[in-house]
Amino acid sequence: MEYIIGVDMGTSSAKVIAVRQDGKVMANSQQEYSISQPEPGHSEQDPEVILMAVKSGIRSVATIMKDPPAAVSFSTAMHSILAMDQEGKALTPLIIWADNRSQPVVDRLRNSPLSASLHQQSGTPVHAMSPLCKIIWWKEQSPEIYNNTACFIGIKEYVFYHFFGRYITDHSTASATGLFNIHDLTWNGPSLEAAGITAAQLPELVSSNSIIEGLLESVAQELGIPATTKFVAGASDGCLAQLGSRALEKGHATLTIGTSGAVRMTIDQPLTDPQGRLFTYVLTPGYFVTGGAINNGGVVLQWYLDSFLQSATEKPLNVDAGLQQALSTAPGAEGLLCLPYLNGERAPVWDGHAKGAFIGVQPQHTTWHFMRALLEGMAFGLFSITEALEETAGKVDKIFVSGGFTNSAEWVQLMADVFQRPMYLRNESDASAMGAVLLGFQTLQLETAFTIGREKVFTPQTEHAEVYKRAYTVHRKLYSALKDVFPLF
Ligand SMILES: O=C(O)[C@H](O)[C@@H](O)[C@H](O)[C@H](O)CO
Repeated sequence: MEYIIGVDMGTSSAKVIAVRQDGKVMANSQQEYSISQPEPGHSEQDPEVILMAVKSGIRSVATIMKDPPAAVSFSTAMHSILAMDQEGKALTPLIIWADNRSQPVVDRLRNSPLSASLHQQSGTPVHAMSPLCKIIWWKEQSPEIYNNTACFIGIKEYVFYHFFGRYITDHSTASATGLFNIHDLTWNGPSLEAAGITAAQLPELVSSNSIIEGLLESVAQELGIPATTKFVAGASDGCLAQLGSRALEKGHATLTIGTSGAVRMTIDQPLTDPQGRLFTYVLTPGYFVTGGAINNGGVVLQWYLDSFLQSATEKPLNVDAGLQQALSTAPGAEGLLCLPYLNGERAPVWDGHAKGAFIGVQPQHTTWHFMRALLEGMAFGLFSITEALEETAGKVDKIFVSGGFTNSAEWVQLMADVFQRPMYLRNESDASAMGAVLLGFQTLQLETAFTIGREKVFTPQTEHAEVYKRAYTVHRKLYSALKDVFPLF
């Protein structure tokens, strides 16, 4: 029986799985890496560290499997960018989606009529996450980098460059750069013009289901697989979570919380939100994914645990224990509300100036109420994205949850209660890596007999509906009330 290696280069770790045609996960590996924030608003990673993590993940999985894989297929975090010089050397660190340095560019673009047309053409909202805005920022702030760049690439293209000696990207990853036209599947003229670059400074485009061959012999040895191994170009993590959760049907949405978070739905046309609240990315030929992502997912929970709870308990706090304790406080956190916008926010507000805020603090509130308010604030953001999604792309019938937050049943239950809708959890280790594997099998036209494992349903507790409805209404008003204040900080 054949198997495929799925690689998911996430923001916090590289997850690698080996999955057989019968759907059985035979081996897996997870290698973590860090994000550095050398200055407020900057979020960077070392591409070399990620490359090493990917290589060692593939190697450890291939070693367990012994026989060579039918293919290796890739998922990647979106919107990362780095500048490469003529010699193929990186001129910059990897600037990731969470980086807000290009906010001045965004402020200017969003006030111009170009913003709406760029969003409509590229599917990517004009926001600091977008590589388009980051390139314009380099052009204005770091001409020595901008003028010496032979090619602008993201992390997946960096890894492929080291594997194949070529700059290649897939339509899905390209569609999250703000530089790609999701209607005619080419680099987008008006975006290139805005960035002052040509298509020759961007990677070669291939569809997500293309096979890439020509693995360099030296890399093949490092990975412990034959140089003749086929590679499937793959897609971005958000889009592949859709495939990995088997949520391709109309009305089936996915809700993920990992480092960031998102709600998305698959559509069969490149439909964009006229109000600019949602993204539209390419998945595979004929499939698009629309939705909205939050910056402040697991990363803010981690911040809270590290900053307030570890020192309080003087020993590393077990996340599950913390979650249980926080979620044993009353729904609505006894009137405490939180805008968890520590890292600026993407959907639904698309505001790089946004900051975190706790409002309604009263003497009865403990650290656990603050933690609960933070989790509820995150859920309200995702709920509001779902409302926008229903207005733009049609009714959401079923929501499948994925990502690290599904390790906590209490957290998923909170989501069901805030949404007052059932949440469906399919027994999947990593939806994006699994999506890469499924795409791999489809591309090689190898038959699969994947059964959808046990599906767990989290049913909303209707007795909490009223308190969340009231808190959500206030939450919406809070952002409107504070948005003019945030840029003053
Ligand atoms: O759909 C999604 O998940 C988002 O749109 C992405 O922007 C992710 O946040 C990013 O790829 C990091 O994983």
